[in-house]
Amino acid sequence: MAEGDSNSQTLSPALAERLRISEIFCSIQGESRSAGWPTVFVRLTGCPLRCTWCDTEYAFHGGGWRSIDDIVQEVATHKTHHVCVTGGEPLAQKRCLTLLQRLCDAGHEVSLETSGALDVSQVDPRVIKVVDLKAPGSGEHKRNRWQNIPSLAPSDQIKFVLADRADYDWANAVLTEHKLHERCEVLYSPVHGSLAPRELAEWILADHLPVRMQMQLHKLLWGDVPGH
Ligand SMILES: C[S@@+](CC[C@H](N)C(=O)[O-])C[C@H]1O[C@@H](n2cnc3c(N)ncnc32)[C@H](O)[C@@H]1O
Ligand SMILES: Nc1nc2[nH]cc(C(=O)O)c2c(=O)[nH]1
Ligand code: SF4
Ligand SMILES: [Mg+2]
Repeated sequence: MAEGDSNSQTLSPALAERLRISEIFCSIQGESRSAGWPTVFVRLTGCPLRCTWCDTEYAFHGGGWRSIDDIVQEVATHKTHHVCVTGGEPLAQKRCLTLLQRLCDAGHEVSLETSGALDVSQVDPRVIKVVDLKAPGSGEHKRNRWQNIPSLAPSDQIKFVLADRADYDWANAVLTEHKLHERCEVLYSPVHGSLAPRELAEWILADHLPVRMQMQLHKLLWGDVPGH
């Protein structure tokens, strides 16, 4: 039996606390309100979605099983205050909730990048949740879990990643219908290489939208390469 696939009742507590990890690396946070901070990224393997434009398909499979103790220790070696838990879809592994708690207990400012397709209500309230609402251009808009919206605090963020004008119009309709900007910060980001950032900026200004534009800073710095 592959390590980590077995029934957790038969494992010692340390082994039962394992997560499948694609990579742990230190970079400049490129997304969300925390953009610019030196940050350690913990990328969990696996995702039940298949966004057409996903830049992290390499995290759908592979990686290795790591204990939560081991992950927290490796994060500490990078000496950063900020930690970002991402994937793949981090919440697809239930023990992600424990990892988030443990990283907060260790004194880090922890953010979670999540697709918005899974329940976020059990995430430690100290964690900053960055929750995507998938637009039609992703091919995964039917997976949006609208019940997540009431779980979001003012310190969380909702993110729309937009491939074209049709996605932008869809996001505006959702923004208005759910009054999202009254709940937390709302981010509009272009799909890298698909929607010209300047075009999105001009639409936001023309429409006087109460949203925050963002671009993936790490791709400006390093291009579209893993490990950054
Ligand atoms: C790779 S995902 C991992 C976390 C989670 N599965 C999710 O979708 O939020 C992290 C962030 O990268 C964004 N992203 C992925 N591919 C992108 C692309 N080609 N252009 C812009 N943002 C992208 C996602 O929308 C998400 O906000
Ligand atoms: N530098 C950098 N910042 C990021 N912020 C969110 C990322 C992600 O893949 O979730 C990411 C990433 O992959 N790299
Ligand atoms: S949910 Fe996130 S990791 Fe999964 S396919 Fe979409 S962008 Fe990629
Ligand atoms: Mg990324």
